[in-house]
Amino acid sequence: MPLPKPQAMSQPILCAAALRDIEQRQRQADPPLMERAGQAASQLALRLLADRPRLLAPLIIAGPGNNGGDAFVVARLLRQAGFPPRVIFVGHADQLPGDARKAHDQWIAAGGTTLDADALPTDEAACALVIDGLFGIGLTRPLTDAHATLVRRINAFDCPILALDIPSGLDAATGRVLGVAVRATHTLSFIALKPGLLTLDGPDHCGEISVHDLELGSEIAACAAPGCGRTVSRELFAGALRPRPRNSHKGSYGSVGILGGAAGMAGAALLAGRAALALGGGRVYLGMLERLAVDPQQPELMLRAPEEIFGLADCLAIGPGLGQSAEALALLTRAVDGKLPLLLDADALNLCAAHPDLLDRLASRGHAAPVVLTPHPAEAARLLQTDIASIQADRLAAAQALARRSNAAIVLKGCGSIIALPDGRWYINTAGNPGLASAGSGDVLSGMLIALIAQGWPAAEALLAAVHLHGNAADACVAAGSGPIGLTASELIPLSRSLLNRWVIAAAEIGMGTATSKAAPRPLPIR
Ligand SMILES: NC(=O)C1=CN([C@@H]2O[C@H](COP(=O)(O)OP(=O)(O)OC[C@H]3O[C@@H](n4cnc5c(N)ncnc54)[C@H](O)[C@@H]3O)[C@@H](O)[C@H]2O)[C@H](O)CC1
Ligand SMILES: [K+]
Repeated sequence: MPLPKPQAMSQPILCAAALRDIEQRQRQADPPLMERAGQAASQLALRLLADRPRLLAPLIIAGPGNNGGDAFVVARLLRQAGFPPRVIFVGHADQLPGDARKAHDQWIAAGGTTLDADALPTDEAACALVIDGLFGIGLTRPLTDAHATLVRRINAFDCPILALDIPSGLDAATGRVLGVAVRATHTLSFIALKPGLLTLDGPDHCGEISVHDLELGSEIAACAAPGCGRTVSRELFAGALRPRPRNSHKGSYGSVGILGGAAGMAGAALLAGRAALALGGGRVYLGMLERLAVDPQQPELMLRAPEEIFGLADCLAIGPGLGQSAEALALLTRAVDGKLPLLLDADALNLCAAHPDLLDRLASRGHAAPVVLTPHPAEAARLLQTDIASIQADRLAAAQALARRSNAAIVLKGCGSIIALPDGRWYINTAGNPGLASAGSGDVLSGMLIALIAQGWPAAEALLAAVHLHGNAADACVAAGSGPIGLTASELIPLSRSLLNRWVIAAAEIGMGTATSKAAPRPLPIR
């Protein structure tokens, strides 16, 4: 299973409207954007061809729009470089948009020819590289049968596949597969990343993603939310990655309260508690609905009756194994109506969905204290009174809608977890793998997240860091050959702790987190 390349720096993600806006403003660019895109793609294609048998020719698929135009530019440049490709053109020259028609004509003028889809090689090992220029961000509906058949045959080829801008068949906005999509080994995204490359089915179809900004860095930087998001990486929370002052005590790092652990679900609360300890919570109290004296494997956890937690903790995570009993609802109501920083997960979210007035009261809390929700798609569907299919049909829109509805910081978990904030900012986490789809993984994330909040991290930074740590810990397991199959939630805890410590040390070494930065963990009131 190829791991996503760790994001060294956070990268912009643009929605189609922002991309179209930039393209419109750049109509007169010289050289034109399409030529730049073709140049970048042909450079990458030549690098891929260098490892392939010289006698095999590259195969280019050119579609009916500007993605096809990119493909014609690549064809011309590969021919110039001594790698003349075969071009399958699935369109009509006289219906090509302006730039694409020009690229097509330049290809023909250079001595190029085009074949139709029937001429696709039958021998699936017959080409050095497939370059997919069938559809880009203009795909608006499921592929027609003819196009779908072409894509399925391309997917059967035994060679690398380079997707231009986005694998054809993938919805650039959502990551949905519209019928069938190219399973690329490499994707070169032009101008910026698109949400659909990074969430839902995008990661399973893109292979290794690279981006070429077509020399438009300032245009991209000028894009504002909600049309522009970012991938999650450490510099987004660098200000909080600070070494601990020597003169400190456990009260300096907060008192976490976790409410949950109903009968048969004690493990969820224990996992959250252990994760909260591992990620630095000064004291961790578990308010267990199922009375338990001690966690023998983690005696540092202080187990209490749930109602005691409100007088002991200065931040609350409610949900891990909570259940939906009357007692659970009473605890949730008290937490929502209180003033403490709050994390809602699992059944706390389901109870809010069943009692919309609670969600209203949560939303009216304002931002004096951090509030974070950590739904998976089913919980998000209940909260938004819709179904899972609608959530997954546009995960970004769903996460943004929930951030507005709850007035809280949201992570919509899943492949390409999406973080959405009430002020419109949004992020997609590219770390993580199917190993996270295991029981207790969400409880561990909740414990990690509330631990950072307990240490004074603002909600957004805490959420970005916890999700990124969680994903990177799972990726570390895969890199070590102990995942994704059989990865257990418990294994994430020590790995997340060591990653956080490494990140803090690295930040200190390069001076990223200085004592004066805004998110300095202020000493919390000593209980
Ligand atoms: N415009 C620019 O300056 C640049 C564009 N780049 C590339 O252009 C594509 C986007 O091109 P666009 O023409 O908008 O659409 P596509 O080529 O993605 O799609 C072609 C065309 O197909 C029609 N269509 C949509 N869905 C279907 C379907 N299911 N079946 C058949 N036909 C369909 C629709 O009319 C589309 O217009 C972008 O991705 C880049 O690759 C350059 O890279 C940068 C400059
Ligand atoms: K494409």
